[in-house]
Parts: sequence; C-alpha cells; structure tokens
Amino acid sequence: MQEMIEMAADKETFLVPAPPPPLKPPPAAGGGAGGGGGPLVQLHQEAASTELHQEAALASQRREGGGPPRGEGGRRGGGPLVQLHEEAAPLGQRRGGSGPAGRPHQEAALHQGAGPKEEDSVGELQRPRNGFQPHRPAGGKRRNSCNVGFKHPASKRRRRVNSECDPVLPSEFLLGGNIFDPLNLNSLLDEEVNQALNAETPKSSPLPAKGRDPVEILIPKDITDPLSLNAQDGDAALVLASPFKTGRKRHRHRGQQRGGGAGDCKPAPCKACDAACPTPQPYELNTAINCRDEVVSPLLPLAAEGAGCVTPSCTSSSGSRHHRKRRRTCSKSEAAGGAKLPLPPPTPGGGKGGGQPGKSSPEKGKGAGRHQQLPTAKRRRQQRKFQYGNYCKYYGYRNPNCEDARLRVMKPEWFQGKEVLDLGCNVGHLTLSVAKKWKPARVVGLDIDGALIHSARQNIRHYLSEEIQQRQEEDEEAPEGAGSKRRRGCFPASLVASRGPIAAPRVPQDGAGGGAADFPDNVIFVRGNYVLERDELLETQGAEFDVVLCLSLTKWVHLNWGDDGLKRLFKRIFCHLRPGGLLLLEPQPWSSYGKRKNLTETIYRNYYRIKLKPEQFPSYLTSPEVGFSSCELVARPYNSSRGFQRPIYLLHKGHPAAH
Ligand SMILES: C[S@@+](CC[C@H](N)C(=O)[O-])C[C@H]1O[C@@H](n2cnc3c(N)ncnc32)[C@H](O)[C@@H]1O
Repeated sequence: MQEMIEMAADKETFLVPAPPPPLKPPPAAGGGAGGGGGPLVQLHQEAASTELHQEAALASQRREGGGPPRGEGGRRGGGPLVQLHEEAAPLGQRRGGSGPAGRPHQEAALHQGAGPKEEDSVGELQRPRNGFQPHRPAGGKRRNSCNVGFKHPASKRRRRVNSECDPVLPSEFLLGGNIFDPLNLNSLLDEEVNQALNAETPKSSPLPAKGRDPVEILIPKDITDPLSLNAQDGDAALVLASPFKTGRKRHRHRGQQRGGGAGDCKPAPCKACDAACPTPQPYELNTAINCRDEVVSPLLPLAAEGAGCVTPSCTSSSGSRHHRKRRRTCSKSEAAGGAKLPLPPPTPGGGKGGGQPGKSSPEKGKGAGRHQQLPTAKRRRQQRKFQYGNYCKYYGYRNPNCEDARLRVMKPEWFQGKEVLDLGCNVGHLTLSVAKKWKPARVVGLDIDGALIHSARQNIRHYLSEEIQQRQEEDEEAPEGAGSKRRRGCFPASLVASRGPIAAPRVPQDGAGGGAADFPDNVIFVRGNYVLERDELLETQGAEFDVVLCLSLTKWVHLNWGDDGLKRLFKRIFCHLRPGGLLLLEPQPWSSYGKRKNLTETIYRNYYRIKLKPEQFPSYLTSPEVGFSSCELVARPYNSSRGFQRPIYLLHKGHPAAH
C-alpha cells in the first residue's frame, strides 16, 4: 500500500498545475451525458472525498500495465474500477484552486529527508523526471495520507522511480475529460460552459452515444469505507458491486493481484494502512511465542528429566505449572517440617495435585496427552525411565501443600544424635528435613537414580538458604539496638530462592561429610542400588546405622527384583542396623502394584510371581528369617490423595525394651 501511494505520489508530479477557473455556477444535477453523467459525477465527487482514490487511480494504471484505462475494454478487465479511480484522481485539484500537485512533492521531500519546514523544503525539491514544474499550493495544507510520517530510505524510493513500472499518462478519456480535467469536472461548474465545452468533445474523449452500453457505476458495498480499507483479505474482492453484475463477478480490490497482465508491477500494500488492519503484528508473534510455551510445556519435564532434575522447581515440586506456583508460595520449612500447618480438609477422591504417582506422575498425569501421541515403543521407553519410582517430581505430587505429614508421626528422639540411612531418598526432601530438624549425627540418603541424587545435593543449598533467610528475618524483626545485627542489602530473596545462598557452605560430596555435625554437614547423598546381587553378599554387610528409613520403596524393589530382591533388601536392612536399631517402613499396598506391572518385561514377570504381599511384611520381618524383634503400626498419615495414605511401621532390632 505504501508503495502504491508513493507511486501515486510520483505520478501526481506529472499533473499540470491547475484546471481552468470556473466561469459560472455548476449545472443542476443530471447535466446530461456531456456533463459526465450525473451519477458518475456524483459518485466521483463522493469518491473524491477520499484522496486515496487519486492515488489508487494511478496505482490502478500500474496494474493495467501502465496503459490508460479504456472504456469498454476497461470494463471487461475491471476497467470501471480503474476508471473510477482515475477519474477521481484530479478532483483534488479543485481544492484551493491549485490542486494537490504540490503535495506529492512535499511527501517526496519527506521521503528524501527534506527539512521539517515545508516551504523551505519545496525549494529543495528535485524536479520531476518529466520536466514539469509542480505547482506549489499557496499556503497549501499537507494532507494526511497513509504514508504520513513514514520515510523510505532514499535507495528504496530511487529504485521505484527507475523501475519498469513507471506509469504512462492516459491519452484517452471519457465524457469530455482531458489530461487537464480527466473527469471533466469543470463541466459541473457552469451549465453553459458545460454545454459549450461538451458540444463537441475531442475524438480521444467521445461522448457515449445513446443506446450504447451504459456506463457502469460501481457502488461501494460499504459507503463508509468506499475503498474497503477496513476489509479483511477475504472481503477485499467484494469492495465494489456493479448493478449490472450483482453477485456474478467479484471485483478486484486494489492491491489485489491480478491473475495476469500486471507483469512485474505488483501494487505494494500500504504499510501504514496495513498497520491498522487486523494483520498479524509483531507482538502477536510474541504472543505466539508465549503460546508456544503452552504448546511445548509438556516437553519441559522431558528436558528437566534429561538434565537430571537439578532445577529447584524440578527438585522441589511437580512439573506442572500449577504445582510450581504453589510451591513457590510455601517455604521449604513447610515442605520439610510442616508441623505447624493445619491439615487440609479431606477431599473425597483425593486432591487435585496430590494424586498417586500412578495417576499424576510423569507417566500418566502430566504426560497423558503426550503419550497418546507417542508411539508405543517410545512410550515404553518413557515409562521405563520411572521403573524404580524415580520420579523427579515425586514430592510435588505427594505433598502438594508442601507438608509431609509423615514427619508428624515421627519422633525427634528416634533421630537425635543417631546415624540414619534413608533408602530411596529421591531428591532428598524428607532426608533433609530429618537432618535439619532433628539433628541426627549423620544422615545418608541413598537412591538408585543419580540424577535424583544430584538434585538432592543441590537441595541442601536450598534448605540451607532457607535457614539463612529465617535467621535474617529474625534479625530484622528484632528491634534496633537490642543487640541484634540488622542486615541490610542482603542477597535478594529471589536469588536465594533460585540460586541458593550467596555464601553457602560447601556441599558435601560422596564420602565427605563424615562425623557428627550440624546441618548441612550431617547429611550426605549417595547413589546406589541397595538390593544386593546375591544373598551371599549379605554376610559382608556390617551394622552401621541406628535408624533406617524405608519409605515407599518396597513396591519398586518388589517389582524390579521380585520376592527374592525384596527379601534381600529386608535382610540387608537388618544387617545394617545396630542392635537396638529402628526400621521405619512404609510399604505401598498391593493394590497399587498392578498399575505398574507393564513398565518393563521384568516387572511384568515379577508382578505375576510375587507371593509375599505387603500385608505379610510385618510377619515376615519379625520372622526368624529376618529377625526383627517387634513391629508396630505407628500411623497412617493423612494425605490429600488416598493413594499416599500408607501405614508406617516401626520395627525394632535387638532390644526393643530399650526403646
Ligand atoms: C517412590 S520414591 C520414595 C521416595 C522417598 N523414600 C519418600 O518416600 O519420600 C522411591 C525411590 O526409591 C528409589 N529406588 C528404587 N529402587 C531403589 C534401589 N534398589 N535402591 C535405591 N533406591 C531405589 C527410586 O529411585 C525412588 O527415588
């Protein structure tokens, strides 16, 4: 459009300065054919109110291949539209007598970077190529147009000027029009003059003979938008309707490409106008990018998984945005201890975010839609990723309210000063809570998934950062001068949350951090499979711990290594415990096994071979085959998901009377 207008502007420089002055008042309506045909003229007048007609007229000529519009021939090829535009073009000349011829130059000056003062700039204007000296309207007002304020680089403009699309002046006119007054508008000014002027019109501009084909008048569908500038693309062709061709033919909208004949000269859209049209805007692209976030969000967990779940959001919550958001609103202390938080009211069927891993785990809940699209082999591979229950979002699903209710049923004295082994620690939230809250001498978190162990180590920093933050808050709450050190300008809370404390103590590595110490030096995370390969290896296992946590692990060991593997696990725990040691066991119910039986072929096989069901665990553990002296049900902690409402047993080794 912009280009078209500029082309039109260039074309206007060919127009001669001004029409002859009016002699007499215009004739009454219906001034006859010689008057240009009343309706046509009226339409011209209306159409001329939009200067875009002028510009469009010239652009139309370009579309026609540079040739002038022809009466009937023009009609056949969309001519009337061209004609209308072309005829309307010089109407601007009537304004102020001197016409718009100067305007394009002013605009051209703008394009060429002429100075801000129009008067000054006129003098600096380049002469048009055809040698005509444009007329400068006296005090002429620069009219608004589509390209107001829009500057093209000079190179661009020059290219257009020299292009093959240069318009050619019309040589034939209708209804008494001529090059100076193509629409024969002067005929409107005075009836006599009109008659005199049109008594004999030039051969190049014949009067339509009576009985000839009537002049086709094109009526804009929308008179408030005659050029259909507001039309959508699809409506563009419907901009004008001919009474002769109602509903039969669609007229090309200016700017719309013709099927042929236009050669290389394609009308360019007006950028300024297009900006107002409902075409995609750059910010919409941005929206699309934002939307893309929605589109690709299911892939994010994949990335997180691939990255070993090291991000805080990954390690501390579920993959869903919903959960992440919630997680952000609650502190780690809530997640860790949470004893002060009121219990959420029971919801039938379980809470939204607290589903069993089987329901809302990466396998099903989050990736349900994705899995539907995945081929079976890929889905299997995906599922196999979590064949050990090694969900990196486990705590997000399990503790959507950031509270782990199991900590409520545990007694601090079980841990204080003790050495604790947490089997299948996942990303270490419960391990870290125990290590931080109850000051055990040492806590070892062990997990088969190295990525989870990596995350667990990272989480040490977050628990630590929380502690530092708490200390800072306490300091700030304390009154000034009360002996407390108020810290100002400390590390921003957001960065502490996302990156950890600015001066975090060294994160202990494997094998480091031995010996009794305060948190976080009392905690260590180790990757390993706790299930020994053979029973004979049990003999090598020495007693090292006072407490072993075996929470929500049995199902995964059971499914992956069958009855034999689970029994070996129990026996190893027993061996690992010192006399008087404690085992905290939270088995998953048998009813939850079936959902996972198809994860791998081994699991499938094991599932159907399992004989030792979870309800038999207490009796098996206290049997002579293992050796625990007692087993008691501690509690069945509440969870918003019934699937997580599992019993916790306390098993004693050796001297139960001592505990
Ligand atoms: C369902 S999660 C339970 C997490 C944590 N114990 C809790 O209850 O909060 C089970 C964890 O056990 C781990 N796991 C499974 N088999 C294991 C094995 N043989 N040795 C060590 N960890 C194992 C998985 O990687 C997973 O992180």
